[in-house]
Amino acid sequence: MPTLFLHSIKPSSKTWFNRIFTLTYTIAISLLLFQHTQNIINSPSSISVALFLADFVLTFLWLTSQSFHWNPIERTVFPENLKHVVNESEYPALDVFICTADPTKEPPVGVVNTALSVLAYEYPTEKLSVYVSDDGGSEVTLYAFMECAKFAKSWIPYCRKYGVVDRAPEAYFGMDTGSYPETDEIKSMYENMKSRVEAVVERGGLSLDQVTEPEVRDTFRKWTPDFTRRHHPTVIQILLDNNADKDVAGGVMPNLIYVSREKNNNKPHNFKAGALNVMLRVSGLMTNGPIVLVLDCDMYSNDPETPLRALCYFMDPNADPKLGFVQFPQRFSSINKTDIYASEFKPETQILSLGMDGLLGAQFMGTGGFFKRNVISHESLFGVTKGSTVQTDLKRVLNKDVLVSANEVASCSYEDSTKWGSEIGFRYGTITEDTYTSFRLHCEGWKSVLCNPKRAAFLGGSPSNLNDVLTQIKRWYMGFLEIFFNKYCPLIYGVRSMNPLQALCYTHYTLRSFWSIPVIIYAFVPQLLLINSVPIFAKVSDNGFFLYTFLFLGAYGKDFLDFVVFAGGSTLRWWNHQRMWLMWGLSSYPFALFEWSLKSFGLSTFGFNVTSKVVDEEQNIRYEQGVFEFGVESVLFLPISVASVVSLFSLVKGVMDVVMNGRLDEFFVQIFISGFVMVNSWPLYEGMVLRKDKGKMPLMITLASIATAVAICFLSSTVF
Ligand SMILES: O=c1ccn([C@@H]2O[C@H](COP(=O)(O)OP(=O)(O)O[C@H]3O[C@H](CO)[C@@H](O)[C@H](O)[C@H]3O)[C@@H](O)[C@H]2O)c(=O)[nH]1
Ligand SMILES: [Mn+2]
Repeated sequence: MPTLFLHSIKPSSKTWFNRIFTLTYTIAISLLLFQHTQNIINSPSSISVALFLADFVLTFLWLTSQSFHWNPIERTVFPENLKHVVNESEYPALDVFICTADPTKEPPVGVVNTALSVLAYEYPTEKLSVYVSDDGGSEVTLYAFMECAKFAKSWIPYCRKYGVVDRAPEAYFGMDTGSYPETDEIKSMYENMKSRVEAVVERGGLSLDQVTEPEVRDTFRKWTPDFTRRHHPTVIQILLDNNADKDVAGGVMPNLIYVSREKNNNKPHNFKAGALNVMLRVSGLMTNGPIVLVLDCDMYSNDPETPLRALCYFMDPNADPKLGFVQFPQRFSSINKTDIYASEFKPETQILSLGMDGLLGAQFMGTGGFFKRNVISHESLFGVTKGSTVQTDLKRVLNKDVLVSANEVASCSYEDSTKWGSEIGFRYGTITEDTYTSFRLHCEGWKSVLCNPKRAAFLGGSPSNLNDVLTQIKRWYMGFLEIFFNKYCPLIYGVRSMNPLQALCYTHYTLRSFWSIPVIIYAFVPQLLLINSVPIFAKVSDNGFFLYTFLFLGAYGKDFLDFVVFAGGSTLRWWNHQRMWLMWGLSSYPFALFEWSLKSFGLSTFGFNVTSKVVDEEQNIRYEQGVFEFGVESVLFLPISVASVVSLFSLVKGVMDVVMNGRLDEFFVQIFISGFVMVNSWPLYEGMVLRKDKGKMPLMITLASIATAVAICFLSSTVF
C-alpha cells in the first residue's frame, strides 16, 4: 500500500524574492539613516530630529517585520486520507469552548448559531462536547441554549442526512440552498425558536413558567435579585447529555453544557483567558477531551469537516511531538465589497501568519484554535495543585458528584495560589490573551501549525462602524504593549527562548503602536512647514530625491505585491487597507500608547470592551454601500480629522507658493505628502461637510477639528 499523506508542506515561491527585497531595501534604508545622522550633525534642529525619529521607528518595525517574510510556507491537508490512516474509533474526544460575555452586545441567537454549527460537526457524536462560557451571567443566554438543545435534535440529523455544508442555520437559511422534504418544517422550527429567544431578549428576562423542566427551573432560581453580571454564583447546566439524549432519528446527541463561572466584584476575573481556564477545568472533569477547540461566540463553523483537518496534524503517525495547536485563520462573513475598514486583516491572517508558520508556527488568534489539552493545561500539574484526579474515561456519566466538583473549579477563589494563568492554561496579564498565550507556548518549545483551507473553516462578524473598529484596534494594541513591557518581553526573553526570528515576529506585533510616531510626524510636520514656506526634503533635482522615491515606491510596491499579487486581494481592498493603517496610526495606536501609559503609572485601569455584534439595519445599509460610519462624538476621530484639515490648508498654501513663486522643485515632496493625506482623507471631508445622513461626522467633532487645525497652524508660525 502506498503511503498516504495527511498533510504536506512546501516553501512559498516568493521566498527568494522576499529575501532579495529585504537586502536591497536594507541598503537603501541605511543610506537614508546615514543622511539623517549627517543632517542632525550639520544642522541640528527639532525638525531634523523629528524626521530621523520617524524614519528610525519605521526602520525598526520594518526590520522586525522582515522575519515574517524570511521563510513563508504553504501547507495542504488531505482529510480524505484520514480514515485510511486512523480508525474512526481512535479519534480523540473533542471539547469545544464558545465564549460569550454580554447578551446585549452579543445577541444570544448568534451564539446559538455558532453552537449549532459545531454541534453538527461531521465527527463521532459521542466524542463531541460543546461548552458555552457565559461571562455575561445571563439567564437569557441560558434560555436561548435550552431552545438550542431542543432544536439541535432536529437540526443535526437534518444536516447529516443531506450533507449540508453551512451548518449555522442563519447562514443556511439565508442562502439559496435547494429544498428537501423537511426543509420547510426545519426552517419554521428555526424561525419559531429564534422569535421565542428574541422575545425573551427584548424583555430582558423570562418568567419561570416559560420553563417546563423542573431541573432547569431550579437552575433559573439562581438568578436572585442580587445576582449581577459582576457578582454571582457559578451556574452550570447540562443541556444535552450524550448518554441520555437522542435526536429525532434516534441517534446520540453531543454534550451541550452551559457554564457561567462565579464572579465576585472584588476579584479580577481575567477576562476571556479567565473564562477559558474555567472551561478547561470544568470540561476536564466532565468529558476531558484530549483536543479542545476555542471559539468566539460569533465565529460559526463554515465547514463541518474542520476537525478532521485538524486531526490530519494531530493523528499523523509521524507528527512532531512538540505540536501544541492547530490554528485556522480568522475569516469574516459580513465584510463589504471593498472592505473599507480593513476588517479582513489580510496581512495578519493570510500573509504574515504563513511566515510564522515557517518558523515555529502561527500565533493563536483567539478563535479557531485546536489545542492539545495536555499542552495548554498540563493535566498532571492540574491534578497535583488541587489533588483532584483527572479522569480519562470518556463515557462518563455527567453525574451529581461531577457537578459538585465542576462548581468548585469554576469558583473565583479556585485559582488562588495556583499556577493557572501564569504557567498553566491561557495566560493572564494582558487583554490580548491569544497572542500572549501562544508566545509563551512557543517560548516553552511548543510548535503550532496554520491550517488555511480554501473554504474558510470559520466565519465571524466584524464591527461595522469606524468607532468600533478604532476601539477594537486600540484594545488589541494596549494588550500588545502589556505583553512587550512584561517579564517575558519578546525582544529580551523571547529571543533567548525560541527561534529569534519568531521572537522578532512577536516583537513586531507587540510594538506596532509605535507606528503612531512616524504616522503623526508625517501627517503634520511636512504640512506645517509647507504652510510656513520651509522646505525640509530633498529637491526633485537632488540625489536624495531618488532615494526617497525608491523607499516610498519600494514599501508601497512590496505591500501591493504581497496583498494583491501573491495573496489575491483586490486593488481597492489594498488601498483601503493602507488608508486604515494611516487612521490606526493617527488614532488607535497613539491612544493605545496613551492609555497604556496611564495604566502603567497607576492612573487608570482598563477592561475588555467587548465588540458589539448587533447589526443596526440603517447603519448596515451604509456599510454595504461602502460609506464610512462616524455618527458618534468619539475622541478617536479627532486626530484623523484634524490631520485631514491641516493637510488641506497646507496643500492650498503649497500650490500658491508654486504658482506664485515657482518653488515646485523644493516643495514637491511636501506637496506630495499633503496631497497623499488628502486623498486618503476623502471619507472624512465627505463626513464633515458633504453628508447629511445619521452616519456623518457629528458637528461637534467637525468644529473641534477645524478649530484645532487652525490653532495648530497659527502656533506653528510662531515656532518656525
Ligand atoms: O471578559 C470577557 C471578554 C470577552 N469574552 C469573549 O471574548 C471573545 C472576543 O471578544 P470580542 O469583543 O469579539 O473581541 P475581538 O476584538 O473581536 O476579539 C479578538 O481579539 C481578542 C483578544 O483581544 C481575542 O480573544 C478574540 O478571539 C479575537 O477574535 C468574545 O466571544 C467574548 O464573548 C469573554 O468571554 N469574557
Ligand atoms: Mn470578535
